[in-house]
Amino acid sequence: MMDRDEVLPVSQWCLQAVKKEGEVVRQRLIHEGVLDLSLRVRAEGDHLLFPVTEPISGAVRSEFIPQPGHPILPRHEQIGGIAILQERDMAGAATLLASRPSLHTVLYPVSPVEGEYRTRQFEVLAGEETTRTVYLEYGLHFEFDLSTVYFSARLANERQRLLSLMEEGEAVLDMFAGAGPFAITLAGRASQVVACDLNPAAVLQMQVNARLNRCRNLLPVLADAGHLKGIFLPGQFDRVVMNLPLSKGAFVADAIFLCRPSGMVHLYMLESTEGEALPLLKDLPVAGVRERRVRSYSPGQWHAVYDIAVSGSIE
Ligand SMILES: C[S@@+](CC[C@H](N)C(=O)[O-])C[C@H]1O[C@@H](n2cnc3c(N)ncnc32)[C@H](O)[C@@H]1O
Repeated sequence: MMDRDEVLPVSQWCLQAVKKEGEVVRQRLIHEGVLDLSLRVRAEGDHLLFPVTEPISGAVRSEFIPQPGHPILPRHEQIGGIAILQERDMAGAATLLASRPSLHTVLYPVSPVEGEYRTRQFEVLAGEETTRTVYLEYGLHFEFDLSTVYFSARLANERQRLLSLMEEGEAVLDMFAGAGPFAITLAGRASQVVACDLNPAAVLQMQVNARLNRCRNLLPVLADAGHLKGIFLPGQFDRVVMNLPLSKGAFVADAIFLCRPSGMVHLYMLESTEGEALPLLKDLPVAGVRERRVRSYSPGQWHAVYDIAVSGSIE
């Protein structure tokens, strides 16, 4: 249980603004209902950092001190109207709910992320008895039932990074698409996105999310990614996204088979040593690999992404 007298910095999304535009930005964030009033705005050089409750356009993560006089809130991750606590803190959950008008529910995970579908089970600590919420990310709306599909808001910047690498009109394959956050983000610049998942609830939510965002170039596919080679043509895609970190790179040869020469595969891995994926690529047609850490996962373990430039085809 947290010591309530201890003032710890809190990790939160934030928007940077040059100081002379600070008041205009603050008013806009209040008007949009996303300014996190529980945390203190921070100055950094010529900029102000405004803590916000959702990864709105341009948001990055940073550390903030709670507002003096504001109740100290328990550590949590916010996804739309739901906060997920790291500890089973009933009093903290009630305080959090009372101090954040945008929240309707506070949850505590009673299982780890588990199983083929990578889902978690939750206990409702405060608020409405639901695990369903609508979440805003960089102007896109997503609906999730967090107990039936995987979702992590912490990959918001990663989705924007992939979008920034894309050329207009690419054909994209998301092999492990969940409820579609990567697929629908990348659809903004793609000609077509094929988005595969073997969890029927995820594919249904992906369809809802495609409609919510008027996304007409997304093809949801309920399938095991291992079958995609038999459905699509070799080299059919310009870019392939593989966000199933625990699979340890299984399916990477299939991804390269489906990606055109000089296309790009983005392989996400959970690892504890740099370069863990490199042996998998040894005999595959790869022109170059760039590895970067996306976020830490647990002490000594992190999520890494390998941007793999494909150099030829696999017969
Ligand atoms: C870590 S989640 C990522 C979901 C989504 N890309 C996101 O970022 O929110 C991995 C997803 O892969 C799906 N999955 C697991 N094994 C699969 C397989 N063999 N074929 C297709 N999908 C699979 C799970 O159901 C889950 O939705």
